[in-house]
Order: sequence, then C-alpha cells, then structure tokens
Amino acid sequence: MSLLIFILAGVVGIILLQPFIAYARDPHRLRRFTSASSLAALTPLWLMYHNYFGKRYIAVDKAHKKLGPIVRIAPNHISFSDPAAYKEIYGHSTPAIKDEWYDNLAAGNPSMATATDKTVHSQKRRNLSNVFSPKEVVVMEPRINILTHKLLHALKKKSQGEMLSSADKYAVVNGAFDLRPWINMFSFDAMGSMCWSSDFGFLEKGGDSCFARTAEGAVIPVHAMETFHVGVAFTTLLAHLPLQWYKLGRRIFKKTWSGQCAENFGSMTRFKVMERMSTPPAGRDLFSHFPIQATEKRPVPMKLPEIIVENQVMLSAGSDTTQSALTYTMFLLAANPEKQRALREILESTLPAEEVKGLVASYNSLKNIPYLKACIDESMRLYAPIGFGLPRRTLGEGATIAGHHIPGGVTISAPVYTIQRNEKLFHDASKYIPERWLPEDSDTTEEERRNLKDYYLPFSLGGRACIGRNLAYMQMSLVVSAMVMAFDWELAKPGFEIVPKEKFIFNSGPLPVKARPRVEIV
Ligand code: HEM
Repeated sequence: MSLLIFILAGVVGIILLQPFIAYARDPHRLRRFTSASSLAALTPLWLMYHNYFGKRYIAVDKAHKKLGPIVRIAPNHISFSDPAAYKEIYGHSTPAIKDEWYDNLAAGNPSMATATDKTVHSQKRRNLSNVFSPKEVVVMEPRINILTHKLLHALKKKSQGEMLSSADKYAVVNGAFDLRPWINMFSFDAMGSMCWSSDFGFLEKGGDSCFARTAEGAVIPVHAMETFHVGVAFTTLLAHLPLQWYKLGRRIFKKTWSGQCAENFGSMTRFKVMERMSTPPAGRDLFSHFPIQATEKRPVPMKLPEIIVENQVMLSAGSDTTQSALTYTMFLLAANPEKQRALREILESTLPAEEVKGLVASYNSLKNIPYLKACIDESMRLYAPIGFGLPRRTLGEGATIAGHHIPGGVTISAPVYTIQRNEKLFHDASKYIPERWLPEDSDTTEEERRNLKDYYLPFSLGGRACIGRNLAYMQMSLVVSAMVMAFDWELAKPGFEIVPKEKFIFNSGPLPVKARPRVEIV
C-alpha cells in the first residue's frame, strides 16, 4: 500500500514539477521576454482563465500596456503589439503557419479555416474559390434583401411591444428590447439562405429552434444561438491545451452541456447539408460550387465529412462575425445620435428616391457612400469581430519578429484589439469617429490615413485572410442602411456601455434599445 502511495505521489509530483522543469530548461530561450504573470510563463492557465471569462482581449491589452510590446502570454506563446509585427506574422511572406490550436479545433477533419498544412490549405482554397468569387455577391444580394425586409418587419413588431409568435421569448420592457438576438437570427438566416437556399425561418417565428442530424442519423431539436455560442466557447477554450489533453477533455466533457453543444453545432450543419443534397434548389446557391460530383478536371469528388466541415465553417465564420460587426455598429450609432443622424441624412440625400422609399437599398448604390462604410469600418476598428491574437507557429529555423529571433516551434500572435486602439496610430483611438475615414476630414493627418490603410486589420492579412469579406460588406451595408432609414435608434438607458464577451468571435452582452419607426414598414 505504502509503495502504491509512494508511486502515486511520485507521478503527481512529476506532473506538478513539469512546468517548472520546462521553464528552467527554456529550450526556445523565451525567458528573455517578460511574462504577463508568473502563471503565464508556467502553464496555459492564465490565458485559459481570461478566455473562460470572455476577457482575454483586455488581459492581453493590459499586459502590453504595462509590460511593453512583447509579452509571454503562455509558456510557449509570445504576443507582439508592435503594429509592424502584424505583417511579419500574418502577411504573405510570413514564415509561420497556423498554430496547433487550429489542429485541436479541427479534431482530425481540417477545414479551409483550420488546416495548418500549407499544401492542404491551398488545395482547399482552390477547391472553394468559386464559392467566394465577386460574382456571388451579386447573385446573393436578392436573398439578403428579402431577409433584411424580414428583419425590419420583426423589429417593427418589437418596437411596438409585440411578440412575433409563441416562439418569440424576447420581451419588450418599457418600450425597450434586446437588439442582439434579432441581428443574430438575421445572420443565421442569411447564411442558411446563401449556402443552402433554405434559411432557418428564425426571423419569421422570432425564435432560434431548428433541427440537427447527429453522426448516427438521429434528428434532434436544438437552439442555434445557444448551441453555437456555448459550443464555440468550449472548443476554443479546450484547444489551448496540448493535443492529448485536448482530446482527453473532449472525451471527459462529452456528455456535459458544453460538450453536447460543441457536437450539436456540427450536427446542425449536417442536417442542412443533407437536406440540401437530397432536394437541390432550382437556383444557384453557394453550395452549388461545392465539388460534390466527379468531373474530368477533378475526378475525386469531395467526401461528406469534408463537405460538412467546410459548410460548418461557412455557417460559423460567416454568421457570427457579421452578427458581431452589426451589433457593435448599431450600438455605436444608438450611442452617438449625431453620427446616426448624419448617416441617415447622407443616405436619404444620396440614394435614388425609390431606394430610400423601399428602405433596403441596392449594394450597387450603397457601396458608393463612403460615410456608410466609414460607420461600419470605424465600428470594426473599435470592436474587431475577431480581436484576439490569432495564433501562428514558427517553423524550422524560426523567424525574426519585431527585430527578435524566435526559434522554430514557438506560438506567436498579434492582438488586433490592441493594435486598432493604439493612440500612436489613430487620434482619440477609443472614440467612435467615422469621419476619420473620409478623405476630406481635416482632423485626420496623412500619417493617420496611412495607418488606417496599413493597420486596420479586421479581416487579417496574407494567405489566411478572410475569404468572405465581400459577402460580409454587402450584408452589413444593406442591413445598417435599412435599419437607420427605417428607425430612430436610442439606447434604452443613456450612457449604457455594451459589455464585450469574447469567445472566438468578439461577441457582446445584451444591447437594450428603443426603436421608433420613421416610416411605414410593411
Ligand atoms: C465582418 C465579417 C467578417 C470578419 C471580420 C471576418 C474576419 C476573418 C478573419 C480575421 C479571418 C482569419 C481567421 C484566422 O486566421 O484564423 C477569417 C477567415 C475566414 N473567413 Fe471571415 N470574416 C467575416 C465574414 C466572413 C463571411 C461572411 C464568410 C463566409 C461566407 C467568411 C469566411 C471565412 C473563411 C472561410 C475563412 C478562412 C480563410 C482561410 O483560412 O483561408 N468570413 N475571417
């Protein structure tokens, strides 16, 4: 017995000592960099703790402000807040690849977004390039137009204190309601419609219940928003652990609510993909470009697990980012009535009269209105939908970042939240000033204009930059302009501050607002 206790104590001792041994050995010479805390130098728990509470962005930001532009935020992870380092880490000529964190997220079935191997990624990007071609923005616009009308209709009901159906659980209290779930339901419906010609019907019923098909073929009811947000928070948190621990964690927590949500989001996509494959629509949608049939040029068609994971990425990368950008933009416009009025006046005086009357204008007209883009870009500068330092891994000989040689096998990143709020790059960097984006603005220097070009990075840079940005701008332009022309927006409580809750995406807490219809909305 005492021998068993002795052995067990030895094993526990070795596990506990291991971080200290690794720290002392310091194979990558990372002790030369200041640590965000002593815990950060020893275990990934410092980062995971802040990730768990949705506050990683602010913890890393504070660490840089206190300790300088290079900070060790995990035993093998160095964060760089020097703006020039961003290009070195993510630009086209970067020697780094996506970190093992993405391998964990991929769980053995990589997508275009999670593939770490450069050859696998290029192959995937080539296979799916037609899905994201500029032509598709034009083809998809009518679907977004219809859904924007549905969003306006739902918001009209909420502004009048009404419920959409028995599925609508979003109460209106003293004339105020939470705008966030409505934008989120729009973004799910938008991706459903564009990807598979079948939206989820969320905006019509005012609720997010839908179906998921498990890997075993069972069809189960789920709530899309909760499934996605809880599932993503769970996987992105666990993915900080080394691969074996990650796998163990997934197994241990499989039956918990978070583990189930992580599984169910994949199952939601499986349901939609199977439905789309069994009943192809008459018209073209994004799925039409998936290489699911053998052709002369591509004799081996894409297999079902890959089809599902690529569609899952489109649903997650495409809906939650847009949702986040739209929520913060509407928050900032409601909090800054003078900017809201200026945008409305510009829209109504610039757009053709019939487009103003119709409320949902054409992207062709909207993309020529710089102030609209300025309002959206300034919101994404302050609240980038993906604001944390996306982890990359140095290879072989390593890389020189911000003048420091980083050996191969080290995780490096640069936090967009911190860079985009850098006072040295942008005047009044924490303030919402869409005017800084306009060429005629006299408060913006030539240097700041260059910085806006070089260090505005919500879509990242290089070979792994966002492939869906054109689709995103089309959606955001239609929705923001329609909401501003249709309603006067006001925060439910003056001075209310939105509370960011970062998961993978820079989500937020509730956004209680009051909306006064300005015109007849049908
Ligand atoms: C405001 C909206 C959006 C923002 C801010 C945004 C931002 C980003 C960022 C920062 C990345 C790089 C992620 C990384 O390195 O891990 C990315 C990648 C990606 N995004 Fe977006 N995105 C948006 C909308 C969309 C939409 C609408 C779609 C699809 C319809 C989409 C599809 C993708 C895909 C497939 C990738 C992976 C690209 C690759 O690795 O080659 N995104 N996005």
